[in-house]
Amino acid sequence: MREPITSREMGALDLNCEYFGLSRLQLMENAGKAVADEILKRFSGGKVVLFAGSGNNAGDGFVAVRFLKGFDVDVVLARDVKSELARRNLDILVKAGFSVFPWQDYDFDYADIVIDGLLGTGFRGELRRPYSDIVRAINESESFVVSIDVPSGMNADSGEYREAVKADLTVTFHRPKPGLSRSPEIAGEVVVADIGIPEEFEKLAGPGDFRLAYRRFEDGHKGSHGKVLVVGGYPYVGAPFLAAYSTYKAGADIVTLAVPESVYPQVSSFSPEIIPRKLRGDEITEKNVEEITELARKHDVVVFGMGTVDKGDVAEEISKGVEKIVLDAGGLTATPHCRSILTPHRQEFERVFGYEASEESVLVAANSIDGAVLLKGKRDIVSDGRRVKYNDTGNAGMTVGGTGDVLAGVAGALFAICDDPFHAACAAAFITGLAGDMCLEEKGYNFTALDVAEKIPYAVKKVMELK
Ligand SMILES: NC(=O)C1=CN([C@@H]2O[C@H](COP(=O)(O)OP(=O)(O)OC[C@H]3O[C@@H](n4cnc5c(N)ncnc54)[C@H](O)[C@@H]3O)[C@@H](O)[C@H]2O)[C@H](O)CC1
Ligand SMILES: [K+]
Repeated sequence: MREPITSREMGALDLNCEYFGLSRLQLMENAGKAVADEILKRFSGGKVVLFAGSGNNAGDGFVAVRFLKGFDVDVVLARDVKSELARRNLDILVKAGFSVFPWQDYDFDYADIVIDGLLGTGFRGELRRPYSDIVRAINESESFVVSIDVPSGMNADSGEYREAVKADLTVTFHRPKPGLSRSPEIAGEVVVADIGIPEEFEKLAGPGDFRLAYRRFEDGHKGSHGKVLVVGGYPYVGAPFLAAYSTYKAGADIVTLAVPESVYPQVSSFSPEIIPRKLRGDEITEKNVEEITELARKHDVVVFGMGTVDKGDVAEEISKGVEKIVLDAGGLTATPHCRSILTPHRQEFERVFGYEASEESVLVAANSIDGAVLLKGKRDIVSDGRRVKYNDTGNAGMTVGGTGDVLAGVAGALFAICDDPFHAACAAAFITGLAGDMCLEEKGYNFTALDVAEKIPYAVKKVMELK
């Protein structure tokens, strides 16, 4: 059976499909048809009762019964249908003269087949009435029970349930949900239906990947959206500033920029939002490790290396004393001792890892660290040694100097609030490229790295508003 996929990752894939042109309505149509096909393989007619909830799980059910020609179908609604796609498919049934009943008016006495379209991956918490009454009625019936995606009442990921539909057959979509193999006693026979999502779409970073990593708390207190320490700055000062500035634009609450005292005067005047910190000495050396590690204690993640050359040894020492680190430029030669994201471009990758950059070699390289490698390029390649994703946002205008610093800063901001380096790296690649595409649209090819950083909030807003 195919590799399982969690509800959150399936939701991200759904959003990506929509973004890549394959609508949720098409997916719902394919899902519903797949359920009907499995029923038609087993039955040529009879009494069918569809119990429908309020979301897209119900929507799949409304599609399914449309394909059960010659069956005697009753549609029973547990609650008002909230999902717009499901509502659209219910309206089709009503127009086509299907019998639709609210649960409280329905006298359920017999069905050859029950279709369980109550709850799918949107189930949270406990079953509330009338769902618990309906689940009990289904389980007490002698019907053949077909659950859509997951048996209602079961947590799709953990498989946990208090009370749940006991299905004879579960038709799930694209990939099995992890919970199904954990509670086989209620899943019954599991069929994984293809609903037309191209394999390639699973390997393409999209807005869903950004939303796996990014979140905003309404009642957030200062710092809950990430505290990032950016360290770099000799001999090039602009690079660490750009990284720090981008960290801030990508949503971090607290951004501290630590640079050697030799370049501190320029940095401390750059921008009021960024807290400047002076490191002893003209350039960063092992002597600074202790003060950097000390500073890092007050932050969620360190972004190290921008504007430095060959500081892998220092980065390595720092990584022994921190939780999470993003390594770029002079930090890339380090073997990190903590969870990390490395952001090399092709030449840096080949110098640091010693082999030709490709999907396989990025995967191998990522296997050697506890984290993710983000190989920047026309098509970025991200891997954590197990998973691989490409990112196609961005354009030729992004070869301008400094966009790598912007990406490192954005990766830091996301890694500060998302513990999965792979998700954080995919999100950073996607949103930074999208910001670059917005710059291209507005300014043509002559935009700068600072323009890209300025566009990050707009790209985030665009992605967070996608439905
Ligand atoms: N790519 C895919 O996997 C596809 C999945 N499809 C189907 O969509 C559902 C998920 O739909 P969603 O609208 O997110 O949620 P549900 O339908 O599972 O839940 C509906 C609704 O129920 C409410 N709710 C949550 N918890 C409870 C509770 N404890 N008691 C009562 N009500 C509850 C909440 O408001 C939810 O929004 C997936 O399973 C698939 O069947 C697509 O249709 C096809 C592609
Ligand atoms: K279900």
